[in-house]
Amino acid sequence: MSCEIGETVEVISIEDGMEGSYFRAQVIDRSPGRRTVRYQTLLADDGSPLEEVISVRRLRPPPPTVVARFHLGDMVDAWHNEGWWVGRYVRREGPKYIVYFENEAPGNQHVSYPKAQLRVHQEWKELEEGGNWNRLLLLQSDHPGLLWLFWLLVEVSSACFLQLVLVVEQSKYGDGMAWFRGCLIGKGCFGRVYVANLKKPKSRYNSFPPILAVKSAEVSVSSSIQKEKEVLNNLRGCRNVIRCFGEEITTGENGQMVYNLLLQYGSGRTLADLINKSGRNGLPIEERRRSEYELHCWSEEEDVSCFSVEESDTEETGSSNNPLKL
Ligand SMILES: Nc1ncnc2c1ncn2[C@@H]1O[C@H](COP(=O)(O)OP(=O)(O)OP(=O)(O)O)[C@@H](O)[C@H]1O
Repeated sequence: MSCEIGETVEVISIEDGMEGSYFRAQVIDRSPGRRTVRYQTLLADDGSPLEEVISVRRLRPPPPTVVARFHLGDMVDAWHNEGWWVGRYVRREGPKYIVYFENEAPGNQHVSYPKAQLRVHQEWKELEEGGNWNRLLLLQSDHPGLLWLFWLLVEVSSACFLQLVLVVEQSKYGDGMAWFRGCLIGKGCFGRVYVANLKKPKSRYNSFPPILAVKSAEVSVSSSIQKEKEVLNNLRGCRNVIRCFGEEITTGENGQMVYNLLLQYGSGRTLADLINKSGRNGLPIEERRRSEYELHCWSEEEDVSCFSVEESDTEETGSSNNPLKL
């Protein structure tokens, strides 16, 4: 793009902790290969709009507005701290959309946004003559025998040219007998967690819910999640604890054996998320009572000493349909 004086642009940040986010600005001066920009939302220390001289390679035009429904797994831009941050839509909680940020860029891995704060993620491809916007769409199909998930790279601007791109992240660990591996929703110390959808969600022989969370690791390093399965099996029937639907070995793209733990998909958040979100006053009292009861119940049944939970004199509160992942 030419980036003439007066043009509105988006600047990609390279600052620590803000990498990959976009901030809107206006070009106010130019020199070969560089532009001086004035940000629309970022302020300097004295409160005036921040100005910066940057390489033209960090600039792109503002993306065109695209009206579309978001699907689980779609890449989205979320409006956060005065800029646009790239993440993946992984869950819906009522009117809120939960976006997963792989590198915790906005300070947390999972953040919820109203739809108005999200836009379709598009990538700018610089060409000799101008450039093109590429849009990533997630395609889903129930047709067995076909690879279920593809990314469609749609060139939005010019002649609607389509190109299929395989999602490496999803295919890496392979699909199960009855389920397709969907997008990555989190990474822990012992494995990666994916959304999984049933191949035949309407079959009456299904023993799984239509959507699962699958925690996976190569068999050689899966002892911890195998242990987790034992613990979850012992807690079977315990309310508010994520259910385990068993285990399965899949074959990864390089022929590696992958251990998968099939879990109830937690539409709630983790206890850590809940505590972080509660701010300085901590958990609301009802949540605190419920959590104390859950942890207490866990420690009594399993003698899990790593949870140092005080005996709670609170009464058991009503059961929840949104299990917390502890
Ligand atoms: N059953 C589930 N349903 C929905 N999301 C889940 C589920 N299990 C895990 N996740 C998501 O995946 C992330 C990683 O989970 P995982 O259990 O691997 O690690 P962790 O509990 O965050 O940390 P650690 O590795 O220390 O146990 C979680 O933070 C959560 O956001």
